[in-house]
Amino acid sequence: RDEEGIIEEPCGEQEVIDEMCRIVIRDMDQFGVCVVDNFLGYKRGMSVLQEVTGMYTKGVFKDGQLVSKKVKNDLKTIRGDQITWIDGKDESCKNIGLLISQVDAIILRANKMANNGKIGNYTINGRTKAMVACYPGHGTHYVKHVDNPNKDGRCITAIYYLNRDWNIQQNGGLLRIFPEGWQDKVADIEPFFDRILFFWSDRRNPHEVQPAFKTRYAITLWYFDASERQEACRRHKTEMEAQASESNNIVNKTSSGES
Ligand SMILES: Cn1c(O)c(C(=O)NCC(=O)O)c(=O)c2ccccc21
Ligand SMILES: [Mn+2]
Repeated sequence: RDEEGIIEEPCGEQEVIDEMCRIVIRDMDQFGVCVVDNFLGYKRGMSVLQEVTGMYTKGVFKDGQLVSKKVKNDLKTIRGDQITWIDGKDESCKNIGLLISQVDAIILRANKMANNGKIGNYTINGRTKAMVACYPGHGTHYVKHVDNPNKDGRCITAIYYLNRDWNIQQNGGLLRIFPEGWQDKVADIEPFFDRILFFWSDRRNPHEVQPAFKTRYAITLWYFDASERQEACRRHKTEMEAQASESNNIVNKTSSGES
């Protein structure tokens, strides 16, 4: 709809993608955060949700991280978020695969459309697998954190939410981002069905998942910046070599009986 509310001629797939890319580029440059609703549409969104709930009932998810919680005066450990990693290639997750390729299309197109072919001055050349996360409810949450605090190469976090009829007041599970430079303002994102969220993965966007009281599903992809990733891998390799030679020295010392 344009200003007069006149429904414009429905446009093709490519125009929709281009329009979405312009929004992502504009919001990421302006806010470092971007929310797009109705990303896949109801039908395809539901097929992704069905695959995820199918995996969950099959017990594919690893036991969530241990979160200790003070209940009365004894320490109760509950299982927090549960995750599993999907590459979306096998038949059982073909709809998750479709979601992944749709997000790839937006990110890579936005990468090209942005000024001098870089979104946020990054050159995106890869991504992680998809992390499918489930918060089982009963107060499970995720503490405030930065996804990539130490330049591991991840530059954009993309989170696709799958939670139908989600009511923040009753169900909690709000994602609160504390964008750097926004002073004391925060970005509160409800994890609504078929909503996708993009934000810079580094220290610009500390965020937390507030306690959820209903099962809460999300699928996260992290996109790599070519040079930061390359540098991180080089650093990791050097660290591994240093450790290896260190342990060799220890082994040689002990085997040759040196103190
Ligand atoms: C389960 N889960 C997460 O939910 C978030 C996260 O920031 N989620 C934001 C959200 O779901 O809105 C994470 O960043 C995260 C990082 C490593 C392992 C698990 C993780
Ligand atoms: Mn996070």
